[in-house]
Amino acid sequence: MTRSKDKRDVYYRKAKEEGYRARSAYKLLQLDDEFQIFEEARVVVDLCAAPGSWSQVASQLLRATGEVRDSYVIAIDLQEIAPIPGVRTLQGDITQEGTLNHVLRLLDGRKADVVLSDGAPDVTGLHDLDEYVQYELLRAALRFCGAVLRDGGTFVAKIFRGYESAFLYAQVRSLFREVYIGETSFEPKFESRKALLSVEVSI
Ligand SMILES: C[S@@+](CC[C@H](N)C(=O)[O-])C[C@H]1O[C@@H](n2cnc3c(N)ncnc32)[C@H](O)[C@@H]1O
Repeated sequence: MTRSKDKRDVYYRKAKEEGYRARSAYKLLQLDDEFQIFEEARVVVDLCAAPGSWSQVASQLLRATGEVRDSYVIAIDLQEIAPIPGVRTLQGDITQEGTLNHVLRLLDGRKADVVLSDGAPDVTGLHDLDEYVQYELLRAALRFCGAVLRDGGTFVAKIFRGYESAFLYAQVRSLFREVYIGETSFEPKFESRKALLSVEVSI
């Protein structure tokens, strides 16, 4: 067994024991430890959220630090998401305008402090197609940021390293004041918002 498989198994077991729906919960917890993403946050929009471990983490951290009455997560996915306390779930395709409009209605004039996007396409094995879909998911997430993320808010996204990576970074960097990729930090850009990109190895 490889070391990385070993590590995945450890997090898989830990997630089961601690009641998280996926081991990716720990990725978000680690990012929050480093960047205090949810400090003073009230509203979180979690894109591509099923089965819901990022929403579980977000909801717990909002409840731990915020005014519970005012705090909530809106979680969207193509697949149905089983109920999570403090989370409003929505089944929809984030690339569709109607889904964004639905989220805007749920927000009812409020802005999100944090937008999370852990989208992953159903991998077909056709590399170019997979990368294209991945790219479309990030573009859709950026559209959400433009419409719902407050000034000064934070965007957290998973992206896969591939042909389009450099272009994706460039797009994100042109929209956010600070962009962190893995452990790398770039110079501030013209917007006041912050983006954290968690880069995964190839699709
Ligand atoms: C890695 S999983 C997300 C895991 C989640 N963050 C968690 O912690 O439980 C990727 C998700 O992206 C969703 N997805 C892919 N394309 C989508 C789209 N166009 N609209 C909404 N969700 C999408 C998939 O249905 C899948 O549930």
